[in-house]
Amino acid sequence: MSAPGLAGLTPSAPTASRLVLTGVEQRFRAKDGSTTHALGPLDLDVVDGSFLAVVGPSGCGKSTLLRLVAGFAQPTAGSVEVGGRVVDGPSPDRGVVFQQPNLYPWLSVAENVAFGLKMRHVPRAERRAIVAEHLELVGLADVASRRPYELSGGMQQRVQLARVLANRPSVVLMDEPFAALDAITRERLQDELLRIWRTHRTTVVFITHSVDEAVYLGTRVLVMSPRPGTIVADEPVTFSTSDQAGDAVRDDPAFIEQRRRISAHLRPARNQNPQNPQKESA
Ligand SMILES: Nc1ncnc2c1ncn2[C@@H]1O[C@H](COP(=O)(O)OP(=O)(O)OP(=O)(O)O)[C@@H](O)[C@H]1O
Repeated sequence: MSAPGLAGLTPSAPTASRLVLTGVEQRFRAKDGSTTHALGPLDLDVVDGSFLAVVGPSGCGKSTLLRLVAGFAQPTAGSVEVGGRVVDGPSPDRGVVFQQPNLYPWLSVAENVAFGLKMRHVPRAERRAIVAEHLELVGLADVASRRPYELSGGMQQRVQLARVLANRPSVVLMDEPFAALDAITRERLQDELLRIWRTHRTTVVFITHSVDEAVYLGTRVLVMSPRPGTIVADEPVTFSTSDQAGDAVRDDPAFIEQRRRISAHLRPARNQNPQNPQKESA
């Protein structure tokens, strides 16, 4: 079931963005003393340059997993390492793209993209060059001086992506980034992300509810079980590393078959009786 992230690449030594989770578990304790076992135990090894797409039923711990890699929280058990270092807090080296763009409304598009660079005291001239490069990258050079509220949802999401990429992170963590967008905008942004990833090959961890999106974008798809989330399937995917995109991929019988197979792993969860949810551990 387990497979390397990219065909033929078996991780061995820590590299800049190799992501290693060992025995990771997350439990949340409520005020009344009850505990929610949200995640794990989970082991994962992701090689540099992977596009790891994670799917799973609602509440299975996908965002929890992402938050642990981001360093927003510490696991109850186990360890999370990026580039051979234990994650013990957030870092611009692990950029997070959320479902909602959370841009600063009082800043222009360019100032939003420059924000992290300014915080890190990147000199003004360098900052300007990096911002221009990244606005160009996401196709927003012509709206640099606008405010976020003047942009569409898809454009705002591109600004968020540019802001994260401008920090040149070794890992980009994306939590259902396109879920709030209409179908056409979503497909357009998938293709833009694919184009950027194909050029830069930054390691991406991408949470989604869409199997189609996971198979379209990923070099590896993880399927998680219902809570506590563990890995029930782990498949390499090759469509995003081909030079094809759009309908040429989605109409490919191999794509349709892989999408079907991965969806089948989710089916027992889909068929679960909602009147009988998993019991909380005491
Ligand atoms: N801070 C917290 N305190 C208590 N419980 C939490 C906390 N964060 C998450 N949980 C619980 O942990 C479980 C996993 O949540 P998580 O948000 O990671 O799931 P998910 O797979 O991302 O869900 P969805 O697909 O619906 O966004 C859920 O039962 C959730 O209620």
